[in-house]
Amino acid sequence: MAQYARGSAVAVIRLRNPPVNALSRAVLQALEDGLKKADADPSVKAVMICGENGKFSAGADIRGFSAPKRLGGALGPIVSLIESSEKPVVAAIEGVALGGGLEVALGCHYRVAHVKARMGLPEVTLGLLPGAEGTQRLPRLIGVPAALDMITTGKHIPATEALKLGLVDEIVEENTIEAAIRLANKVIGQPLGPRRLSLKPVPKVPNMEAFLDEALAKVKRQARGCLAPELCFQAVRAATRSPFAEGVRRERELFQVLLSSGQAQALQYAFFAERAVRRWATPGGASWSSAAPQPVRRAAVIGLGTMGRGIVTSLVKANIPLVALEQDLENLNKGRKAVMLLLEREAMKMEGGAQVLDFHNPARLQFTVDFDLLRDVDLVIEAVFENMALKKEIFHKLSKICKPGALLCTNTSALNIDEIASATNRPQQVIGTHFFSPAHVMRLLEIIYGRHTSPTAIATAMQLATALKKVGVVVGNCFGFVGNRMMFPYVQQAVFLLEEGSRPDAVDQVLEDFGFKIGPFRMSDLAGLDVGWRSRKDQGLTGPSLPAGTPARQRHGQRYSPLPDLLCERGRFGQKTGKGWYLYEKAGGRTATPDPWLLNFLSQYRDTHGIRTRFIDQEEILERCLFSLINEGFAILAEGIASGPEHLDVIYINGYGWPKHRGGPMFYASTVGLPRVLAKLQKYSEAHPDVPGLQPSAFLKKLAAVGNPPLKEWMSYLSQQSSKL
Ligand SMILES: CCCCCCCCCCCCC[C@H](O)CC(=O)SCCNC(=O)CCNC(=O)[C@H](O)C(C)(C)COP(=O)(O)OP(=O)(O)OC[C@H]1O[C@@H](n2cnc3c(N)ncnc32)[C@H](O)[C@@H]1OP(=O)(O)O
Repeated sequence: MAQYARGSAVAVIRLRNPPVNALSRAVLQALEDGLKKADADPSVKAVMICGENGKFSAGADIRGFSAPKRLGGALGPIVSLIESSEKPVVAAIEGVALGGGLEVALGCHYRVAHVKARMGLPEVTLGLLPGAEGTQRLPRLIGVPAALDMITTGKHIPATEALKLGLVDEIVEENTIEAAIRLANKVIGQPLGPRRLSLKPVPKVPNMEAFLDEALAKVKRQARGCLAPELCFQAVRAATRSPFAEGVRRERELFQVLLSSGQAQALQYAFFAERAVRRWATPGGASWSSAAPQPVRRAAVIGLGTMGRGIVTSLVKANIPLVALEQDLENLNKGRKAVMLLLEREAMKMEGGAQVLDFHNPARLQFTVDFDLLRDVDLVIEAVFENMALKKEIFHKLSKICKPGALLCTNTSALNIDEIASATNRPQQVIGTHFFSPAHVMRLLEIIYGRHTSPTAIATAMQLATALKKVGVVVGNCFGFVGNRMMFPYVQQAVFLLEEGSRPDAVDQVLEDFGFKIGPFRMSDLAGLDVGWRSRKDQGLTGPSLPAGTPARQRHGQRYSPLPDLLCERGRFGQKTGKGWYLYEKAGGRTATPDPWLLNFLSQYRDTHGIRTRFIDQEEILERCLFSLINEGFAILAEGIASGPEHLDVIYINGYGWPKHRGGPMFYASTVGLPRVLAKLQKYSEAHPDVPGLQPSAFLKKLAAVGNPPLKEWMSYLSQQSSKL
């Protein structure tokens, strides 16, 4: 709703729809009623629009876009109504003015913002464009380059930047409402024509067409198959070519195209999924609603390899004082240097620079080789080498040294949390915090509870994720947890496809065309092939512990490809050694080119093993890789390792480069249709009966059999029918 009140000469309209004053039908109706009331009241000389609870508005009610009676075109005409008012209208922007909220403010004749307010048109991140005339007003106010940047990226800008761009007329540190009323009183009687953005020309840019061509090329490059950025661009370009009314018509057409695209649905699903996973629960009954986190006043990180350095950087950025520990001085100095470099780079990117991060202060960041300094920390994150014996040794030491309440986290990417916890005297305080590389950049934090992990420990790890500005996703304990467990069959299929006749670049291209940031082979080269090799050796799948006489392409009766092991045996670890699945310009190089040596090697390998090379089309590549990953997802859900498909999707979008406009693997499966996913898996598993990853999971079969229910209902079938699975 919106509340109308009349003070002296200034009427106040307050948008009210907690928690973020989203513009629902009711709010829009009340806003329109308020404007008409003010217009009709001769004692009202000006109007001020603000939002309840220190927030202007987060824009259109996103849930309304999928409601049976859509929000429709109601907002644009209301913005026009504001602008055409004969009485000056001032927006008082506190908190956020986003999307439709900012479009309302653009309809106002003046804008006053609190210094801490943020503004933006983030519709593009929801697969949409600003559909209430924002693509036409913003370029007229701040110019085409700045408007294009804001609209095609969806970024939020602080009030200080908004002032520089001319987006707001004034920023205040104290009471925004009072300042806006003061301004409203001051401008009563002044001509409004120059304040109506729809009447202004779009400021000229020298060589506009060349500028637009370049901007379009950049937008396309960054979109990776997502439609919205390009349509946002087209709407802004319309502002440069057509009068206001025509531009608005074009904006509406383009909005309609996006609204009915599957991509908008996927992105809006992803928005709510990210928020849904904050409300974590475990099968044992622990949940976000009852568990309270412990404060983390001081933390420690053990191990300053690639992961440890990123984690330290992340903690410093979150302003958490910490101790960084290495096993010896040589590694400590190497680690310290690398961390300092990362922090300096991060400081450059931040407003306020190094002073804000304060990483030169030993009270906030201390480097040591002395375990004793971990005595009084509240939380430790172990980030050493992926080796169970080493991790157990460290956790045993920690449980002796750390104070009783300290939370002990392990940054393992696959190992058993319970086994690590068994080395301590406090398994209830042991938890997995799986960061993704680079840890100071990637948003995902996979949080793994073990059999004994306490609800307080889970709540504390979730609170840590928020403090680090990451998305925490709580999952159960199994080999590879959720993300890597689903990744194994995907990568396995990619390698099998090579055995059968494909090439690394062909497989990568198909998955990159689908929208992945990088395909599986480029990804393996980046991560380092030696990581998986070590793990396979530990599992006895390859290396000296492999029993003599084991068939080269079989393990435990299942198909196995020794190709990655063979590459490692030849020192091909990926980017770090300059060669892996691809060739690089040098060790540590980043430009992957297909390697004739590898193609020859593959062909010899096929000859050795009597494999008939066949042409594999794009459809088979895509389906075998994606459907095997999705199939594992269904198995994970059936085992209760994750409490819903949203968890898997949030993990894949934020940790594995899954294209967000496809909503995550489980959402994607729901759009393909579960019966189709099932039929394809059945077809491929018949062709490859020795590959368990292709055998459809019982849960997928169940859901397909009950008529392909919507994703929201999947878990209810599990609880009703689990005994029959
Ligand atoms: C019939 C067809 C006709 C076609 C004709 C064409 C013309 C159509 C004209 C249409 C008009 C278009 C108008 C406009 O251009 C479109 C929009 O405005 S889209 C919305 C744009 N806004 C956003 O993207 C902002 C989204 N929100 C955020 O970024 C953040 O929530 C926040 C505001 C920065 C706050 O962050 P936090 O403090 O961290 O809080 P949360 O994120 O947890 O949010 C709290 C709570 O609020 C819910 N929520 C947030 N924003 C919205 C919203 N816009 N609508 C609905 N709900 C919202 C959020 O989900 C949380 O709730 P929970 O999920 O936890 O229950």
